[in-house]
Amino acid sequence: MASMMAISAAKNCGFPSSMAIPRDARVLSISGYPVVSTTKSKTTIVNVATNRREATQSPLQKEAAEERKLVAWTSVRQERWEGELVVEGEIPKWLNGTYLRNGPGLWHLGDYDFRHLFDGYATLVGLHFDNGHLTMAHRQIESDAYKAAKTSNKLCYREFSEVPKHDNFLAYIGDLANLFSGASLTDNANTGVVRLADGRVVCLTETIKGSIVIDPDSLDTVEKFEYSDSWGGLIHSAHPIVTDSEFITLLPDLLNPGYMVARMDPGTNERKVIGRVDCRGGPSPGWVHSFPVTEHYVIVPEMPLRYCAGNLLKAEPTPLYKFRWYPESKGFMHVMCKASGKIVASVEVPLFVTFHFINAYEEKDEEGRITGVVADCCEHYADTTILDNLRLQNLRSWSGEDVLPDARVGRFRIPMDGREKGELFAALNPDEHGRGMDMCSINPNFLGKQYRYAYACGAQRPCNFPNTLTKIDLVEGKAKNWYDEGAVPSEPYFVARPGATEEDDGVVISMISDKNGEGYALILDGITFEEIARAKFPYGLPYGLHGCWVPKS
Ligand SMILES: CC(=O)/C=C/C=C(C)/C=C/C1=C(C)CCCC1(C)C
Ligand SMILES: CC(/C=C/C=O)=C\C=C\C=O
Ligand SMILES: [Fe+2]
Repeated sequence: MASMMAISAAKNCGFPSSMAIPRDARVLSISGYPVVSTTKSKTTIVNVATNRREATQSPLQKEAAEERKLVAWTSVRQERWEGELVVEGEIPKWLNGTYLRNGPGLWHLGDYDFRHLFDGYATLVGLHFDNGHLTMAHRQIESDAYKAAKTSNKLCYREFSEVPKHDNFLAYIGDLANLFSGASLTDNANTGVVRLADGRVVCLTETIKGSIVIDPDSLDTVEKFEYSDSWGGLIHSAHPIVTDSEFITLLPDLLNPGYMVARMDPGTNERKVIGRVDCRGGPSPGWVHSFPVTEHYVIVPEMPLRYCAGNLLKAEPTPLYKFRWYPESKGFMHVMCKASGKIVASVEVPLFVTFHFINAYEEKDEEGRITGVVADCCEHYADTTILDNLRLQNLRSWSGEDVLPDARVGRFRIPMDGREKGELFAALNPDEHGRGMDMCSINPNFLGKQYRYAYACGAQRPCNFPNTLTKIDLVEGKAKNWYDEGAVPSEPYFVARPGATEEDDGVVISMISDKNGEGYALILDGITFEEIARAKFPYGLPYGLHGCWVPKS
């Protein structure tokens, strides 16, 4: 199994929420409740499934779910929509461009409900800012996995937790072969979206084949992003580092446990290897959803939550999905020089669980010599429970109990003086952000540099999911929280004001699913963290994960 996964090491607001169904609407077979979509070019009805989960709910849970109209965890009701939004407040005139947000927004096929948040078919949302005006559009990404599901009304590719069902043993064997070749893996690019330095916009997930170029203006799916090199491999970090000068990606090597770090120059599709680091623990590499960089180094985390061949082969999801917790294998942080590919430090660190690194930077002594690296992440106290919390049933059936596991700004301090161990501690009192914390962004101009502010989702408890927007001040050790009771905000995304000299001079954009089943775009001032504008969507949208900013050209 490892060999098949191995990389070759050598080798509209104001829109009525009851929009009428146009006469020429087209029914799709993918889904159960009738919904409609109208754009200049196309109109679609989608039937969305009845929810099997109801059968497993207690009367109390059912009541709570019925009372709650939140649509964050409900499939997007239309395939696409676009229109201008009515803005309350004032959008700064300097904010010109498009905020794109990607995420898994369609979680069922016919009457079959997907189980995990990460399984959903990708829904792309665009907020086009133009001189104080705001237009919103959303549409599904036309991945092969999504198109095949629409055509056949069944799951055809392996998603995060879902595996296609087999009619017979032969079909099962065939699917295993397809797993080895990567053919059965999904290309459902539902995790993030990045703008490359050459202007191309790519939606991503953890499978390499799930890299899809989209048009940021129309949100059309353009083509697959095909790498022209011969590195192969099936999986990579969902969060490459993308700046105006670099694209750095991390490929776990499951055959020969380790990670390959590669760079791709703007205008090319060719990854060139920077270096490789061998794992120090475990039978397999740790899950690398994201990784940080400093000015000179790439930091490779080796998390004790590791890819697991056995779980990959299972038809039914395991408690940790394709992963396994190996506390005895320990956790490590490796520091690779960007220029030489050499490992300049590799230290054991306390056990940790993280999806998202926030930032990293180099620490220097009085003579300017680099003495170590600081790497910050949203850390879940080495507790893998968060993965289970993100099951749709858990998200949908919240009974009011405080079930969100604690998380903190986990700060790694990695010495570069030969010491063998690194530290991990909370960079600020977790009570500042309600002990919940994930989905972070920073001022991109501070990537890899010493920084002061991070923006993330925190918690106002009780809750089952991060429900605040939080501005974190790592110097003062303080956080400021935005909260709308019963609402779920998506990742706060910072856009710097052109010409700004202060780190927090800009705006923070988020999309909110509120308790009435509605939704809106929210713009907060980066410095005061007060609301400066909001714009209601025609209907609430499902939760989304990560976004990017495409400046107006
Ligand atoms: C949405 C998100 O954050 C993560 C999505 C991760 C996915 C789709 C992972 C898929 C995988 C497979 C389909 C098989 C191989 C392992 C793994 C990369 C977890
Ligand atoms: C939404 C999430 C974690 C929330 C925990 O508090 C993680 C998303 C991971 C993928 O992008
Ligand atoms: Fe992520």
